[in-house]
Amino acid sequence: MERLMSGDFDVKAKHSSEEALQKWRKLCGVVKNPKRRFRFTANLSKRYEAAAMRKTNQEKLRIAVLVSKAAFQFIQGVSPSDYNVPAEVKAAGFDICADELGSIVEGHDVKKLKFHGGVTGVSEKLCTSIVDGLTTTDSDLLNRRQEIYGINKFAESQPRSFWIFVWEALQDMTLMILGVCAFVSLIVGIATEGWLEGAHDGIGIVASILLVVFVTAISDYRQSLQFRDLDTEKKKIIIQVTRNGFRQKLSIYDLLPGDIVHLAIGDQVPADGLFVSGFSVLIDESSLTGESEPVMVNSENPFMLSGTKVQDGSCKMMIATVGMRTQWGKLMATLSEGGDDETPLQVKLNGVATIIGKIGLFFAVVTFAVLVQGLFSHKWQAGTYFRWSGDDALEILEYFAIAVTIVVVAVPEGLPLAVTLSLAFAMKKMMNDKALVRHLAACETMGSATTICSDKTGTLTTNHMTVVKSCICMEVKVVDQPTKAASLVSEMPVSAVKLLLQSIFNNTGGEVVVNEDGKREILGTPTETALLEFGLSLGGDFQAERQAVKLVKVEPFNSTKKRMGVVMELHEGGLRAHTKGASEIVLAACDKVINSNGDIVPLDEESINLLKDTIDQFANEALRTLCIAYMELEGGFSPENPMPVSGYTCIGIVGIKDPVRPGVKESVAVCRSAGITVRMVTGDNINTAKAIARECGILTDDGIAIEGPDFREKSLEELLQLVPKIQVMARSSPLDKHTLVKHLRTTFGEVVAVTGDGTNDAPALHEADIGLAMGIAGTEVAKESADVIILDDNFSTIVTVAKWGRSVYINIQKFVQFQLTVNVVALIVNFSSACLTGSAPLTAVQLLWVNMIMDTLGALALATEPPNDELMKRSPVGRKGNFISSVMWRNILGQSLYQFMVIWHLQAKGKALFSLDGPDSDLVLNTLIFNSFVFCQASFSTNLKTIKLFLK
Ligand SMILES: Nc1ncnc2c1ncn2[C@@H]1O[C@H](COP(=O)(O)OP(=O)(O)OP(=O)(O)O)[C@@H](O)[C@H]1O
Ligand SMILES: [Ca+2]
Repeated sequence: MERLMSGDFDVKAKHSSEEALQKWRKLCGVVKNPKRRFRFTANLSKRYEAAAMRKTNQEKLRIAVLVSKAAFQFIQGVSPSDYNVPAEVKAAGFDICADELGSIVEGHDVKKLKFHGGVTGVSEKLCTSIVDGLTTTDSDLLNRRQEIYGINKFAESQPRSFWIFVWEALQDMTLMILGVCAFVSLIVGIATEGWLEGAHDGIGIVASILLVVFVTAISDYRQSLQFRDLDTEKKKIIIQVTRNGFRQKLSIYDLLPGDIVHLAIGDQVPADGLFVSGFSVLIDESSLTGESEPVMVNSENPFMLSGTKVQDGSCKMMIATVGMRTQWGKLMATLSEGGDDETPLQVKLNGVATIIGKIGLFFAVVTFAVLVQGLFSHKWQAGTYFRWSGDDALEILEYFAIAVTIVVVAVPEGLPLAVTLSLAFAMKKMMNDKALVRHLAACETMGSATTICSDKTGTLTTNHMTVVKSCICMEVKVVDQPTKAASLVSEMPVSAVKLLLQSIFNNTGGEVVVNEDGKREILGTPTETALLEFGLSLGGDFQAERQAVKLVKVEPFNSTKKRMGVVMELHEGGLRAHTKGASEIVLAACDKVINSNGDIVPLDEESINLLKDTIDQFANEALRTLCIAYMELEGGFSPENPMPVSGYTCIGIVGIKDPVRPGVKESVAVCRSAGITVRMVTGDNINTAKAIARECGILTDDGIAIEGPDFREKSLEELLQLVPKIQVMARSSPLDKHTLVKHLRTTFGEVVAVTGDGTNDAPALHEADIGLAMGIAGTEVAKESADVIILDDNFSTIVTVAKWGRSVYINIQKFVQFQLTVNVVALIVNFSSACLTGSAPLTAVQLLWVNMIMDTLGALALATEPPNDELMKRSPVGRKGNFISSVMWRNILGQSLYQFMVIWHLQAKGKALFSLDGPDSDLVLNTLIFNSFVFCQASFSTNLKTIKLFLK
């Protein structure tokens, strides 16, 4: 069975090819009600449409770039374009219309841009300022802006009404056949036995059809609403903008043309716009065009398209066109039908349903033949072979109905539905537990996870960083309070303080701003804010430091380089470079150091050792260390060149504290008892990582901690030995993480969950069986590669996800047992008694009832059981575990046998047992049998709720 279940379908939990999905659907297409089965799955034709759109986008863009390049050559002679501002735009107070803006950005039209006075010119025509952003005090202007240019939302398909779901539920082959049966039975019944007396059966069937239809429709409808909610939740993105001169956070839906947006590595460009200022911006346009080569964006090529991603660098952008006017908007509208790929369990259970359906069909035909044959032989004996009455016709109709109902009951239509139901239920509950599921399949995969590769920063730690120790000018100081920081300044040489503050405030990706309430606010990553805070407590002034110099180049931080740097032009003349980053790396680039007298001395053996010891000492106290250095650029510097990589003078080292989150230790222990190995993969220093890992209980005495560069050097044989024991990997590059995950998955057959926040975690998240991205610290790129978003960035939430995953898996297993048992019993009882006695104890209406109870209510009851703590006390299923375990087979067969015996006994001996006789005895007995059948199922299903599915 297990083999049959997996079938030839190549549908995986993640990244199934479109062909595989298509092929699978074709295979299942011949089964009952394909339409209903694929209700909540992805609309493949829309996907093809979107892929085609990407292709045309790519072509369009290529041509636009070529044309604008050609135009660029003749730019001197800009012919005055014949652009006329439409009257209504003019009346609203603007000087450029949305179509013109669209043609500039989408067409990469340098000529037109030049004609409108460049980015500054366009900003004036849009009544905005590239420094202060939009002014929102004038609400009238804001409204007009919306009217003229639209809002940044995409057209969504209309929510489907309840009646559509009713209509869909009605399109069930078997229900339709039964409907016809009911109709005929009503007509024949009323014709032969008169109204009411003869209408019994017909009305009964109609009522149960209606009930089935409504229960299904209600449950489908509620599910569709829930998927919709989750969909909107998925799309909620907050971005930083400058409005009224203040930097603030805003939902991308509220963006308007003219807004100044701040973008950093990992962000998604929220609308079409023009580059204002920034450094080393690389844009990945693949989501829009399918083109994988990143594009450099700068003042020469200032066009930024909605939906593309910032791969490197940071910049300010002015929004030009929004929402449905952008290509991205059109693409999104195509894909807005949503839907998810089939999950492996759905595929498996669809396979089961198909097989059993065929068996059921066979039995149904045989049963019908046997029953009809019985009638014939009966008539033969009675000698009424050639006389046919309405009653006989009714009889045959009844047989036919029984045959149809056997098919209805035999096809475990509820199985794939139960999976969807159970997953959707878990999804909703997980949302309450702060985990947003992006792909349904993740819920079920998470249940079998055997390894979690966790980030350190932000996941295991709180991500609230403060500088607590420093070693400036070779002197170690504790600076965990502002007063201590202030005294540090008085003890330090003046020149060193000056350099330090200049470095902290200029060589940063963060910013100190005053918000609209007049309060000081520090923006940036936690590491940056910690440093800025430190700078402020030393008495520094952000704005003053910023104005004192002019930045000529910024190389923003990324996890591969693990450092950042700036080159600045000093007011007094001369160029200076500042760098900061992972201490070992930056220290290795230094050959001088500032000593305690403020003199610059060569970095000799002794001072190197002293600094290295300091780094180790800080790291062993679980502090994140950062080295700060600078260098005078006497030979000049051209912004096109990369920053120098050596010859720096070390200013000092800071130790940043990032405490472990409360509850992490307990969660790690839970994982351990659940057979899930937790490994830490971090970009931080190995000693810091080890110290934190020990604190969380991840690193044990027999575990290994390794640095990324070492890991990379290992041969394949060494890795085979090493990988299972690795508990901490420090100073890892994004590729190391990817390699580790790949080995764990392929070589060791583990089911791996990976957490990540950065852009560079994307490959590992993609490779993992379940990618978990951080909701708060995570970048858009990481979130998009993930299957689940951990909204509170907390490791404990990951454990909750695992728990829910297990509960989904077990609930579905229980439901499968239940349904298979009911199917087997219903099938055998009807078939055997039809063969042996020539009549069926369970009538069509009764079978329909049972079917409804099984399919809908049974699924609701069993598939929505919440998890308990017991779940986390046994080992995970892993990759190899059979879905239908041997214990389950035992349960199914045992139960079927028992139920069959009970019913058979009633059938054979029932009349004697309950001393039934008289004209109604058959009817009473059948009712008895039916009720026993139902009670058997009911008690079995309650049993299942507590039953153990695994042998210890
Ligand atoms: N803004 C920054 N500027 C300069 N250096 C930084 C900055 N942020 C972090 N670093 C340095 O880079 C190192 C690694 O950072 P990276 O982003 O790779 O790891 P992380 O994501 O912070 O850690 P984890 O992988 O555990 O989440 C840090 O240990 C720190 O020394
Ligand atoms: Ca990270």
